[in-house]
Amino acid sequence: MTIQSVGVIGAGQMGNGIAHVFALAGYDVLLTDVSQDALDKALSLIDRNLERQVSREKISAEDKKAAMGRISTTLRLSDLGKTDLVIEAATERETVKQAIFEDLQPHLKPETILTSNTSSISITRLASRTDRPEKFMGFHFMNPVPVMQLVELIRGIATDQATFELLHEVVRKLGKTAASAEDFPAFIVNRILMPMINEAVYTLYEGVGNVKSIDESMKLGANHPMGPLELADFIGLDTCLAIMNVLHDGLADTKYRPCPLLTKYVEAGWLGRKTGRGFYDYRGETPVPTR
Ligand SMILES: CC(=O)CC(=O)SCCNC(=O)CCNC(=O)[C@H](O)C(C)(C)COP(=O)(O)OP(=O)(O)OC[C@H]1O[C@@H](n2cnc3c(N)ncnc32)[C@H](O)[C@@H]1OP(=O)(O)O
Ligand SMILES: NC(=O)C1=CN([C@@H]2O[C@H](COP(=O)(O)OP(=O)(O)OC[C@H]3O[C@@H](n4cnc5c(N)ncnc54)[C@H](OP(=O)(O)O)[C@@H]3O)[C@@H](O)[C@H]2O)C=CC1
Repeated sequence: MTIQSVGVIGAGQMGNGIAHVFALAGYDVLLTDVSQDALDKALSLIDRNLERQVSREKISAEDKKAAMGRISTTLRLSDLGKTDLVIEAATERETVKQAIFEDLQPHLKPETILTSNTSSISITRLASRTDRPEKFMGFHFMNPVPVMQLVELIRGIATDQATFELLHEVVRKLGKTAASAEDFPAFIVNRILMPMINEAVYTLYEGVGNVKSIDESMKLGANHPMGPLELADFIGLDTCLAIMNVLHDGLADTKYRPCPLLTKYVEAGWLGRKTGRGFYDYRGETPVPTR
């Protein structure tokens, strides 16, 4: 089987990045979300990010035009049933993802491959609720998708070898590098990265440092491209908290206890860049620390 058409569910920061790289690599992309506003914003963001690549001479103006021409949007999830590969990139909540796969299932071609871009949730569990666990995989892109080289490939217990090899080939066609991870909570990248971010929030909570000193310490002292709190805002604090909860519940170890301060920011709706405020306030000219 060859993949030509790709359905992307969720037009947030990951969904738009995934649509961007697939369209640029020559795939036909159908993007869906629950709101037209999210779809419109995603298209204008993809346009802007492609334009940035044109201005840096990474791609030509023709490449950009062709990529934009390969992306269509729809509010009807059922329209994705005709695509060869579905990538679910909706909110990091298991009930949301399960409902999406349940609603999509009656409209799917028998050969369609199902994947989830989940950061942490069990692939085996998500797959077991579908009619094709052998054609279901974790397909974990990193943020920002057009820039980051890695894609984690996670097999559920039932995933077959043909599906694994097919997705490996897709990653290669995108010009990215695949890493295989076993299906345990948060896989590899977030098993290591998220406890570090959570520890940075504890460092803030306990007053060891403020937002600026914690981020500067890790940028200048450990050569991280972004400080951990800046990175948390970039990922989304709701997503960070959801991943910590999956680690805490799934591994039953108190070392993964989400910091109460992280919970408080999420409860306030201060989710980071996407809502204009998190550990930094992004509503002015330059980001201002909130602590
Ligand atoms: C939560 C999960 O489940 C998993 C995850 O994704 S964890 C998060 C993983 N991501 C990270 O850790 C990101 C860490 N941060 C970084 O690597 C860098 O800060 C960054 C790449 C995001 C920005 O780098 P920077 O040097 O500050 O910015 P800038 O010089 O403007 O951009 C660097 C390049 O990225 C491109 N870029 C930046 N943001 C982009 C975007 N959203 N879309 C497209 N291109 C983008 C720029 O065009 C530029 O490209 P060239 O080098 O080809 O010219
Ligand atoms: N942020 C990151 O750095 C990374 C995130 N991921 C994973 O990618 C997924 C998406 O994350 P991200 O893009 O950051 O999240 P965002 O919050 O930016 O986007 C999620 C989008 O999905 C939409 N959505 C919610 N429910 C549905 C539904 N039933 N059908 C269609 N769309 C829906 C949301 O709409 P609305 O806002 O209206 O609810 C929103 O537009 C998550 O699983 C996350 O863990 C993976 C790698 C990195």
